[in-house]
Amino acid sequence: MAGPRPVVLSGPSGAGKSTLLKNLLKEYEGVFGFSVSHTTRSPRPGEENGKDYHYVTREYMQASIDKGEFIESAVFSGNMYGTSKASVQAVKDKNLICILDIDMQGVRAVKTTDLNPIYISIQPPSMNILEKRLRDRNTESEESLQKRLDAAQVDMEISKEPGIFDIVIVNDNLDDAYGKLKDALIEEIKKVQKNNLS
Ligand SMILES: Nc1ncnc2c1ncn2[C@@H]1O[C@H](COP(=O)(O)OP(=O)(O)OP(=O)(O)O)[C@@H](O)[C@H]1O
Ligand SMILES: Nc1nc2c(ncn2[C@@H]2O[C@H](COP(=O)(O)O)[C@@H](O)[C@H]2O)c(=O)[nH]1
Repeated sequence: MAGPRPVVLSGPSGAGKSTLLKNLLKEYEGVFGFSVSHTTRSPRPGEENGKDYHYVTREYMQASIDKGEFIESAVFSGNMYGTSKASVQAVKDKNLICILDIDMQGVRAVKTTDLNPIYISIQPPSMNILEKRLRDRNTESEESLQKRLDAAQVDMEISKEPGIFDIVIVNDNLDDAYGKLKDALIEEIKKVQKNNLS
């Protein structure tokens, strides 16, 4: 069988992408695999190297990009992030649906490749709610928080442009948003489940 289509989850920092994708990975074990990005930011409490991100230095990351090892990379809130070819290939090799959690720069870059993912934007109900969620998460310095909110404003505008995303999900009530995400992916999920049984 041709491998399942990957899924790009994008949207403002704090919109709930990681929360939703963790739910998917838990409910559909053996169906989805996470493309572990590289980043130069420091790990947050509870994050694991190799699971949440590959935490690397700027020098290492730049050298890897220069060697052509990345599908896309971006600078977000002062740190480098990128999707390596190896991270996506590792998920594809297992015939799982590969999920990429990437920012808008990454979305634009992936659109120039032959990855052909389903593009999903996760949006917050409002800027005020987004700011509250980010503050309550307690992971950002004031400077980082402001950079993320500035980027969010741009992201929320771009997500309204037709043709960029296949579906835009507003993450107000978490269960409702998760239901919509599953609905959007059900065809691909069924294909992988069928393949797992055969
Ligand atoms: N529907 C929701 N209602 C209330 N809180 C939520 C909801 N969805 C997510 N959250 C909370 O909002 C915070 C931000 O969510 P999350 O970390 O999943 O965002 P994110 O989009 O992955 O952010 P980043 O891009 O910075 O990684 C978390 O503390 C999470 O528990
Ligand atoms: N272009 C890319 N963006 C990425 C990648 N991995 C994560 N991200 C995005 O960065 C921000 C911030 O993430 P955080 O974990 O520091 O809160 C968020 O919007 C992610 O979607 C990547 O490989 N490429």
